[in-house]
Amino acid sequence: MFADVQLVVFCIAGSDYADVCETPDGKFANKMMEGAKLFESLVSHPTFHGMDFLLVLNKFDLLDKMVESSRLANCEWFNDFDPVVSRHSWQEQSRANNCATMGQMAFHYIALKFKRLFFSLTRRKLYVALANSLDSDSAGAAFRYAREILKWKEEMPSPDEDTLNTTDMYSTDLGSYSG
Ligand SMILES: Nc1nc2c(ncn2[C@@H]2O[C@H](COP(=O)(O)OP(=O)(O)OP(=O)(O)O)[C@@H](O)[C@H]2O)c(=O)[nH]1
Repeated sequence: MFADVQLVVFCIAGSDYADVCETPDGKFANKMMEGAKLFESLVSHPTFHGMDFLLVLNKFDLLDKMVESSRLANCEWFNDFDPVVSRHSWQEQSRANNCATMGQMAFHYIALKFKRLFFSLTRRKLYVALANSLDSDSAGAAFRYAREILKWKEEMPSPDEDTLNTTDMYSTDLGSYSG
């Protein structure tokens, strides 16, 4: 049924780090952690063995706003997120100086967490894009990135494409594929 699948797109909301959901056994748990568990079970499932994955971190607009008031480190999985920030308004200052905003740093950090998890399970590279689905340009950019991945795979089947180097680990550059 999934034999012809070339790329699995897994979508998770960046804002989930500060949200809870009900688990099947009626308890409440952090939504990002539950999402990560689901991701892990899909990636580890024999059906998806050897397949490429693209993680789309959606609701980036919410993440970007929320990390100012609700610490990313409040989510257990992200408890070592500790960027050095100025006491002055970080977002305004960053945007004015063309630096990464707290939300962008949070995105890179979350992307790296998922990349490490994926690599530990598969020894392969995870592709990551961010999206704000309410903005069609941003959502379109994530899907253009998916098409690019498929094209690269067709054009450049490399014998060592399954290996992960440092550049791959950090290949979440916002400018290259997200709107
Ligand atoms: N701000 C913002 N809202 C979004 C985004 N994507 C979806 N939404 C809104 O989120 C709400 C829930 O939509 P979905 O994410 O499709 O639904 P869901 O996954 O069942 O619900 P959640 O668990 O709340 O995410 C809707 O009101 C959407 O319009 C986004 O990127 N940014």
